[in-house]
Amino acid sequence: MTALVLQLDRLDPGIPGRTLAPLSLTIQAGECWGILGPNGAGKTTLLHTLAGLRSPAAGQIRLDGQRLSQWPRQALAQRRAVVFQTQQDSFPTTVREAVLLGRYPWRAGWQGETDADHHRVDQALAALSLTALAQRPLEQLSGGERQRVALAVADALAPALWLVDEPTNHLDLHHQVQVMRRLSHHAQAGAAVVMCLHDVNLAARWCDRVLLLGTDGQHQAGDAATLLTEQRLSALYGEPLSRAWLAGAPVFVPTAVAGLDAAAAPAVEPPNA
Ligand SMILES: Nc1ncnc2c1ncn2[C@@H]1O[C@H](COP(=O)(O)OP(=O)(O)OP(=O)(O)O)[C@@H](O)[C@H]1O
Repeated sequence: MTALVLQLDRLDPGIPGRTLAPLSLTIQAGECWGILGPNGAGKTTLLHTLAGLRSPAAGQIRLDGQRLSQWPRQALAQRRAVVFQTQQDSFPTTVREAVLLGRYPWRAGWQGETDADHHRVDQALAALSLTALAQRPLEQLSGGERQRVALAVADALAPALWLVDEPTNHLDLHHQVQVMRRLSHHAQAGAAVVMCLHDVNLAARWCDRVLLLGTDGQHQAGDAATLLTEQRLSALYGEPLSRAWLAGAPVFVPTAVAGLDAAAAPAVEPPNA
């Protein structure tokens, strides 16, 4: 697999109701990007534009030097995976059959599945703790299980570029860590991972690059350790945040939740006081 480069050149994805300041950046193999911003900032719109699912309002996107719109469909389907924020089941199938569909872009003509396809599916199921659920009908799964299946479909594809909208949607804490570890593993193995995240602490722990998107159309992109500060994130979300350090990593908590804005917080007795 050749190293991937996704170039955004003065891009305006066309977020309804606003114009994004021209966005130019390069996403490279091995990088793990988090797109952060308030509800409605345009994270999903941008992600779908980077996937080639919609045309930008202005600017260009190049994948490995070629305009995204000029990529042959099958080659693009092999190179990048998109995991949507919500999952829709279009026909009844089992977990295993659904994950096997992730291999579909690699098949030539009417060729059936190969041993290599089944091996990748087994790996993807195991990586997302789905082996025991492999024969279960998709429609019987919980929200978190269904989310893990969507990630396993992409995992089975083995894409060079991951575009993931809220990977930890519906997931409990254990599975949030499992999924972030898996995505980070893929980045370390040479894929480029781009994900929309609401949890700034997951971004701080697992992403080496971030794109901060404001509702005013402004943005900042770059090194996560540099950009993830109390001041920037408080301004981005319009909510004062406080930063603590745990084992050398920053942890952000709304100041109100941390109880540090005593003047603004209502007087509430702690339980069992
Ligand atoms: N089909 C649509 N028609 C009109 N407006 C839309 C459509 N889809 C999205 N929007 C609007 O575009 C803006 C950006 O939406 P988008 O889903 O990209 O934001 P987001 O940052 O991903 O939000 P969230 O954090 O809530 O998922 C929002 O104001 C939204 O209301």
